[in-house]
Amino acid sequence: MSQEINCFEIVQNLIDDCVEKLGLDRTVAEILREPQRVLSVSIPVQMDDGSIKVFKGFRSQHNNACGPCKGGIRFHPDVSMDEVKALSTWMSLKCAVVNLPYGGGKGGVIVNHKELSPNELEQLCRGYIRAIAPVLGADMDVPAPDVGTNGQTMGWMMDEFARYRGYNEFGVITGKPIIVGGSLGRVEATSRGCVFTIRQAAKATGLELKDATVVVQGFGNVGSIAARLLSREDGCKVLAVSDSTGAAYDPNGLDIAALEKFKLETGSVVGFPGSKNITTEELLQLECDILVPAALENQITGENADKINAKIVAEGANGPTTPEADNILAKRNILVLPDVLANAGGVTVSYFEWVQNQYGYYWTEEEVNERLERKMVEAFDSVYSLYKEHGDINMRGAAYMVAIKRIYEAMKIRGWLGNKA
Ligand SMILES: NC(=O)C1=CN([C@@H]2O[C@H](COP(=O)(O)OP(=O)(O)OC[C@H]3O[C@@H](n4cnc5c(N)ncnc54)[C@H](O)[C@@H]3O)[C@@H](O)[C@H]2O)C=CC1
Ligand SMILES: O=C(O)CCC(=O)C(=O)O
Repeated sequence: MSQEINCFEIVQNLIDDCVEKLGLDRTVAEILREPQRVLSVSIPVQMDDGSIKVFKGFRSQHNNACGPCKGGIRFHPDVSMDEVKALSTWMSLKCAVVNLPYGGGKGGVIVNHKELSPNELEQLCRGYIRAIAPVLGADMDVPAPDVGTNGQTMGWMMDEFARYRGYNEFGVITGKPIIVGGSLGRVEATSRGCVFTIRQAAKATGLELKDATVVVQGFGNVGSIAARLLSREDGCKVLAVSDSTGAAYDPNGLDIAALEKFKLETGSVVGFPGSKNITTEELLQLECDILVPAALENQITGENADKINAKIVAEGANGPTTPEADNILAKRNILVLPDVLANAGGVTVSYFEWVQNQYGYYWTEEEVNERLERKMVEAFDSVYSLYKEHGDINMRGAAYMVAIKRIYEAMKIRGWLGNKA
């Protein structure tokens, strides 16, 4: 995360503005500005050479007025306590936008997971879960994957929690492999949800998706599958994608299936046969219909927002656009589908996974995707209609209003606001 742009302060300021716009008592903002609990842990791991390395990790539980805290675990060298606090705040808002019975949580470990052996990575996952186990549980706080974590890491974490409890509690973690209680459709869910919001936005703005041009920043779980679905199911032309090593560009459209295979084999999108190498900054400035930032925070800023050449920006990532950039994009009539809406498909199918775990009965992929579509369309419509009705707010402002109103109502009915708010 950039030193100058602190995403926790950004989300705190947005909450202040929204609470004021909604005409709610300042107490509501005071509560939502800070997580309810933040745990800071140190995790000693025995490395393969016998030495002990101590990693630092966090778990932030932002607000549980609407239900158990929910949100992913990030393994990345730039993780910080403020980043995790911001990400957990976004989770509370996101769960409320899609109307899930959850609050927000998020965890992170400061680590470059690519430098660990499989054994070291497993020990780190297990050590992290042991450290935060006292505040986890299917009815308390339910982690899931985020940047640098995946089904395998969730499998180890779920297993470590089962050892801590003494029995299997599958609902404590989502994003698990199918054989140990995962849900069909979860791997694709964040991207599929993002595609559902893009389809709604395209309908609302009269954009034809067939042959629409797409640029994706971040060719990881969210970005690569969004590129795959948009090209395969909607007939879009994906012009360029990037990852942390560089970018690949083809004005005639990239073959996404072949690129996924290439990335799997080489670990990078750079050098994909037939593509041109461009810088990641050039990628963001390409002319296209839809730009999907699906990497990290603070990518579209006051520095480059006037060079963004897209009609729609669909935030697969959390926090990719700064407030300064948001204002510039709004003035240029670029429609931003905010993170708390556009990437809410992941947590929605995590919710479905948790429901299936509680039930002990599992749905088909079609059932999962149909339910996901209903949720995403409903959420898009409620945010878009508020955005249109107000006229003086952007889609992010509208999404925050939908979310904060719901969390406020839960806090009020629970008596957290006394009788004045
Ligand atoms: N995995 C999930 O279910 C969800 C993820 N998200 C968000 O989506 C974003 C991506 O997450 P995942 O795909 O899960 O992570 P991932 O670890 O699978 O992929 C991240 C990708 O971004 C690339 N990247 C990193 N820095 C970059 C840069 N400066 N320029 C271009 N590419 C860069 C990496 O090389 C990698 O390909 C994050 O903001 C995450 O919080 C949001 C909702 C759910
Ligand atoms: O699936 C989940 O529970 C949370 C996914 C997540 O971390 C996110 O939406 O940012």
